[in-house]
Amino acid sequence: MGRRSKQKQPPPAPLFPDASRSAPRKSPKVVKAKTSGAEELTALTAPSKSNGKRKAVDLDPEVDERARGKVAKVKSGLGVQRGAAKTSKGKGKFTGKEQIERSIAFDSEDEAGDGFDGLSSGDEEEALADEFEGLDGEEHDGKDEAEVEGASSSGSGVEYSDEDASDDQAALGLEMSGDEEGDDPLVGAQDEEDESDDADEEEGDGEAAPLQLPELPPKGTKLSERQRKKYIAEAERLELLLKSQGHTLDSDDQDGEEGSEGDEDSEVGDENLELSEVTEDEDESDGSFAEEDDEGDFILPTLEERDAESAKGVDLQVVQLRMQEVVNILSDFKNLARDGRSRSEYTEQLVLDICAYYGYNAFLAERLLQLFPAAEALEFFEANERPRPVTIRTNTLRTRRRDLAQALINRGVTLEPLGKWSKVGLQVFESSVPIGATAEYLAGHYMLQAASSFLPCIALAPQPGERVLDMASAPGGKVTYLSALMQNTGVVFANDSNKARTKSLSANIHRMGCKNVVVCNYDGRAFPKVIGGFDRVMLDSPCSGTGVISKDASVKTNKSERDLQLLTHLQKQLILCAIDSVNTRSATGGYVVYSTCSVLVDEDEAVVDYALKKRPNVKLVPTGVEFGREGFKAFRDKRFDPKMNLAKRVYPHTHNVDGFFLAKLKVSPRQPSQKSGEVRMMEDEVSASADANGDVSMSIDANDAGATGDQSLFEENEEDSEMIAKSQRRAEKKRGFKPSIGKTRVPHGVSA
Ligand SMILES: C[S@@+](CC[C@H](N)C(=O)[O-])C[C@H]1O[C@@H](n2cnc3c(N)ncnc32)[C@H](O)[C@@H]1O
Repeated sequence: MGRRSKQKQPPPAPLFPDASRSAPRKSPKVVKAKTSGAEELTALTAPSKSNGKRKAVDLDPEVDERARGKVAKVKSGLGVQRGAAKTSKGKGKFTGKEQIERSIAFDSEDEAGDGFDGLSSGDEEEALADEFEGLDGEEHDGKDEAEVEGASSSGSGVEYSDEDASDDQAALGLEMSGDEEGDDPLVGAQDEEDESDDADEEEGDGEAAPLQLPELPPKGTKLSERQRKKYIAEAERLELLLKSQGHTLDSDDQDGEEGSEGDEDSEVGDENLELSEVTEDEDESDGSFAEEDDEGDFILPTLEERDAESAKGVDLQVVQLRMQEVVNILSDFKNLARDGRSRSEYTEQLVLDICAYYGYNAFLAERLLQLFPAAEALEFFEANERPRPVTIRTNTLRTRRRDLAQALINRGVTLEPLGKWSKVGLQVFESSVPIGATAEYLAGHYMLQAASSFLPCIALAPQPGERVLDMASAPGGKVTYLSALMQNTGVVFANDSNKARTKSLSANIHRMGCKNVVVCNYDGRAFPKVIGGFDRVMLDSPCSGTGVISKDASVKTNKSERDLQLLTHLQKQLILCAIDSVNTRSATGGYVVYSTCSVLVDEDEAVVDYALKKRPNVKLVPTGVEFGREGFKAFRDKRFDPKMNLAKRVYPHTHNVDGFFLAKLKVSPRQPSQKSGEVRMMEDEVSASADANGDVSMSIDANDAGATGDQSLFEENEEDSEMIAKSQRRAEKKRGFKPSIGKTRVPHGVSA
């Protein structure tokens, strides 16, 4: 793990609007969060400058101190980026009156919910005690926010779990209209901030502003060829911008307004840059490995230099500088790269530096880097160094958001609604009480739950009275939300293969007053054999957790390529089982939501695409979540389903939420012609997975599967049976079992 990752964990920044960008930034040094389009209206947002007195709640007092040190350090360096991470600098609290007014103002439209049921009834007390036991020291292999728990009586912990909301999707206010942004105190606040920034830039109220080069060095400063090109490129960009807005250029600023490139080069250079004689100065190599040649151009370290650097010990400031140089070059490779150097050489150096600076293993650093333009990737890595804001979900089975907000405000909590997109979410900025141990928490009035974790439940949109399966549900953040959305009607099967984790799952279900939930402990791949025919299925899949690195830094180093392969294999099996557990003739549903708290394409689009190919009766449909980025339709050499854009991705650096992926699938009845190839696939999948994962003894008898009417994906013909039997034997043999003939071994966790 790199030094940086060991160093500090700064305080959570407020939720921030998406800094969506259509193109990579020219430079990572100046990054300003901009919002655009629908995302601007709906993204999670930060407090305005005007009320920037809040500080996102941090339950660890040490964190604050460390954070200040870090901010100072970053400021003193070149500041890799700060756009998406801008935090309110001021501190302080609202007065009680202000807080109350705010809480009342934001929530008058809140969904009906079931009202306040009072504190937990006597028979829930035991469950509450169990729950706390379960929450302490909870393992979180899935790395979902719902799993990162720490609620304790000391109050220093925050449990991240899932969310609920009541009512249907419409009641959740998912349809955002363009004029809504002003209504939301958070959205509006951020927009104001951005607008004022824009206004600064465009000052002059329509009058032609003189062409100004940004941040020019003092006259006489020596500029390298690369720097000169950069300034010229920037000047050209500004010129084009001004012209496109109908401005004419001042002749003082530039002779020959439409001059050739060459002209501009020299004119801008003469006028503003005053290239001076090269002088001997501190640019000279000091052995710091962020070297420049005698023209000041950055040069990549040689192998020997890298070795020497490793031997000497990494200087983080040097590494940071070098990352910025490389990112800069990669963002305008044609103009800025040195002759003879390839893009991959720069990328390779960047990967090494990311590993050294942030503490990732090379495999993961490279995979994550591939997701974004280089400058944006650094923003992502930076965002992973900061905690996400604390958010809670109102349990509408027990209370209303406005009442909850009021109660918490009375306890000294500073909070605000999460945003228009959720009627049950609250963002906690400051709290003088442990937010995971208030009376309201104990009484199940809310769940500590990361904002991203709301999304799959909103997407699944279960209806009252339906049969729903949550295939991997512990510790229950999402399943308790589903239960509330269904207003405690119908039935929700809350499954998890990890028996230990079902303890906290049950405890949360009791605490939240969910009476329509059945807890079960099967390997998800045992569905639909165990039970099928669901109106909707949620698969919040076990994953690598690359979206929640800020909560679990061990993810940076604990996943190898092989681990990822095994994981994606499991995910592919699970998604097929989820699909096959759906009642394709459901009158009200027929949906699967697949989600992960990983941002890796292999665990996200690739898994969904695989399922779509294997199940021709399934198609992608809109998630109903209006913000976030679209899923990748293509990624590197891979081409995915043309509708993959309907899937959603959110990132820490764009929305200040955990990285998350979700896709919604509609499962239709299969045509007879679609049945054949599936049997073989399914059988192979199940056997192979048992090999790959080792922890599950899984072998499904084709004759038993498909016990749920049209879920009969295991229907087979003679040829299939033969193949299945063979494969079963092969798998068992590999696992050291004596191959059984025609016998089904019961999966782990499945009661025979
Ligand atoms: C991302 S977490 C689920 C979080 C949960 N949905 C929530 O909101 O609280 C993934 C879960 O999958 C479970 N899991 C792992 N492998 C599984 C399998 N083969 N079948 C079912 N559950 C599995 C893990 O025990 C873990 O609890």
